[in-house]
Amino acid sequence: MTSPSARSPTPPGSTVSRGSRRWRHERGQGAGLPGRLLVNSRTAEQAAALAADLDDMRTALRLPVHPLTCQPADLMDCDAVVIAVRATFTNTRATDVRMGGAAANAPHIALLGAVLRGYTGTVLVVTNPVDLMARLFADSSGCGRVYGIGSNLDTARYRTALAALLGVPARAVRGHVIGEHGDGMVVCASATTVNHEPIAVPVQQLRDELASRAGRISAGIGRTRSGPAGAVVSTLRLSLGLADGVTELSAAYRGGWLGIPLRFTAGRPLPCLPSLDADETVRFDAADTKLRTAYIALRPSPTPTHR
Ligand SMILES: NC(=O)c1ccc[n+]([C@@H]2O[C@H](COP(=O)([O-])OP(=O)(O)OC[C@H]3O[C@@H](n4cnc5c(N)ncnc54)[C@H](O)[C@@H]3O)[C@@H](O)[C@H]2O)c1
Repeated sequence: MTSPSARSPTPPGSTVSRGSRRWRHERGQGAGLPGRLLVNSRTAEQAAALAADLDDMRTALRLPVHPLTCQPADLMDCDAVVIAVRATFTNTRATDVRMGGAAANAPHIALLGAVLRGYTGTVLVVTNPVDLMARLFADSSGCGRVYGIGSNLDTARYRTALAALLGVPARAVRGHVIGEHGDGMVVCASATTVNHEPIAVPVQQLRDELASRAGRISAGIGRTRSGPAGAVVSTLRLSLGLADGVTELSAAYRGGWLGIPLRFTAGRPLPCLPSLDADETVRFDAADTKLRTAYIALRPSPTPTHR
């Protein structure tokens, strides 16, 4: 796992990240970057390799961030921890693909939660199925500021795809994708606007694009990397109070846990769901029920040992 404190892309294959509490707020190349980026992975060799690769980027870009390897317990005094572990398993699913990692990843997430029990900073969970893993980490750690990355990436892809269909810049599109980061995603088409005007969204076409995009990227380059890294960095900015704004994250909501828009003001989040039409409401409730049921069924096997 790895731990950058914020504003630095999560390296592929890293687990947790956090950094020092000294942040650069001035303008320029180092603005908003932490002084340290702690990296942990399954093995010391992997962590060292990730840190060395990041160190090369630091030198090339003349950045102030010092990547260092660490043990999971060293993350306790970081501002933010990013968890992107992936257990070794073969995913044979053709549908509900992200759910395929639940049983394999859960023990690792639960162990990290136990190690980081009492941690008071921000935790971003990337590991899939992210809605379940974020909730599991929150429950096993007791941490109060745990967010799952995924619906904001879905939303970015939605805006990109709709903008391309309409021939407008992505910044003209406002809308959300919420619910599950997976097959139970909810495209909030009825509240979507383009240049501040409501629009008739070809919903099924957009759903198909969102459902297939990650698979196409993975088929081409093995992993999705830059999109998730961007979603992590933008969330760190908001959750650490370095910027205010709205993003879609997996979070506790009405006794469940799923993707919702959160408005961050000085690092404090408030849910801000858009109005949903009847079909969207049915889909949102179905995603909520699905995730609650799956979470109850999740029985982490005995925890593995970190090396
Ligand atoms: N939420 C999202 O939007 C999103 C996007 C992309 C990937 N993901 C998920 O993120 C996870 C990681 O994806 P990836 O492509 O980086 O996988 P990867 O296999 O490239 O990297 C996973 C890393 O985790 C490490 N690891 C495994 N167990 C560990 C442990 N107990 N402690 C520390 N490190 C450990 C591995 O050594 C490996 O380096 C997967 O579950 C993937 O599905 C989520």
